[in-house]
Amino acid sequence: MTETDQPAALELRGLGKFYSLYARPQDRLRQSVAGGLTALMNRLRVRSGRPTKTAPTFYRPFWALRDLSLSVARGETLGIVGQNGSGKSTLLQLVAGTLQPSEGEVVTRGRIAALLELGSGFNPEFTGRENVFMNAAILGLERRQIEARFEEIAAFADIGDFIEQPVKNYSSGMVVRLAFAVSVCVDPDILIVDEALAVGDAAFQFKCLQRIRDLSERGTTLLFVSHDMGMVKTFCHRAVYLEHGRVKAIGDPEAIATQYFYDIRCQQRAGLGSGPEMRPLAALGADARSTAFGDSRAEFQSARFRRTSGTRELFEVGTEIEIEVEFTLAESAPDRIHLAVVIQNTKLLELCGQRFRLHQKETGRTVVRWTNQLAPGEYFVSLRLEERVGQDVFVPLTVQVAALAFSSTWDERLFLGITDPGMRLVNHANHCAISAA
Ligand SMILES: Nc1ncnc2c1ncn2[C@@H]1O[C@H](COP(=O)(O)OP(=O)(O)OP(=O)(O)O)[C@@H](O)[C@H]1O
Repeated sequence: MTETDQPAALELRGLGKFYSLYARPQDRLRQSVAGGLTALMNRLRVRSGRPTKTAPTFYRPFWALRDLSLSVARGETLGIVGQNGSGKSTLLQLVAGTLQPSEGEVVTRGRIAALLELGSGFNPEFTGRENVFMNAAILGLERRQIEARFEEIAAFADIGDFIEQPVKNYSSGMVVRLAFAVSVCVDPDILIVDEALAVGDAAFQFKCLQRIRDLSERGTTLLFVSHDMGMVKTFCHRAVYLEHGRVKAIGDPEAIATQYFYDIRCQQRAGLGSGPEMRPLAALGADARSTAFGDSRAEFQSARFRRTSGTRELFEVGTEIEIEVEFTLAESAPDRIHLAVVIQNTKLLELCGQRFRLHQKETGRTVVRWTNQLAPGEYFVSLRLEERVGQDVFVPLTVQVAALAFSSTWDERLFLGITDPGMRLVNHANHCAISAA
């Protein structure tokens, strides 16, 4: 889906947004005076052949977003995640064109509609109908096209006769409904969706999500900001994780959501006074979905299936799987370390797994064995080294997502669902006799 011959719908090249932060209001004035004077002096210096000087600065430079290079395919849904202040809205505004970049460029192909600050483009004195025509024209539709779509837009907004009233008489919910309807009914090529989706009543939200899903299926490229990892995993093909204005990770939404979740857990812990930050590491797996991250105290060195020493294998249902895992632990690593072995499906959804308490003698290399009872299909094995900090609380030190991959095969499948529960008939003859009696 992402790799097509078509040019990308969106390309970001070395994108950055810079702000000058002034400690006091008067510093802004001092800066503009100093800048003007220096420019004037420099002109005189150039004329007299002397070297130019830079103006003194009275501000603290701050990059809200920096070094962002990314290309998004037609029809792709890209999730943008990150903690407060990480640069998500800045990125959306740069793509929407409501902010100008300080460096780099944004290249978009097609019509862009943004669900940002919904309704801010409306003129309160105009009626809903007039605003629909004005906004749709701004989005690039001709009058004939707007006339053809007006009924659809009005029906989607579902605000009844208010469509003929000035927008200043609308409730805030009505404004959002109408703005949303315009944005999604003009068939945008790129749709930018902020958490604005959490607007309106439940029925309207459902309708919006349905519409966004339809647009995505029809080839609209979606940029989707959310703090809700469930939404990101459900909706997005890929996710970018921003931190302090820079890309921290980019890849499979499930892996990014896991990393984001772990970072938050680590920060919560750091708030209690310990735990270094997680950082991306080299992924061991051969699959494109493999990602790895961890802190400096533990790292996986290798992971392989013992039978072939490979990272990808085929096992019949009922046969033994044995994996060998090597890792290093720093002096500073905590004592209560567990190895978690997790089996995931191709969407990286966790199906089953187990934690093992590692004792000192097992550090460095360990072998885990189990019987394959999974239905025929493709699976991944992900690995984590975790510190146990409470009865049910485990904090990851290092994670290898999709380090190993295997196919489960069996031509005579009798069990149902994803795993063989090992059900057996007991006293078969007696049961028949009882029920027959
Ligand atoms: N006009 C501005 N002047 C100075 N700093 C700004 C300005 N606008 C945004 N910033 C800063 O840029 C950084 C990124 O802001 P942005 O709104 O993009 O973050 P965000 O990831 O969308 O956050 P949130 O999840 O809270 O919405 C923040 O530190 C913010 O304070």
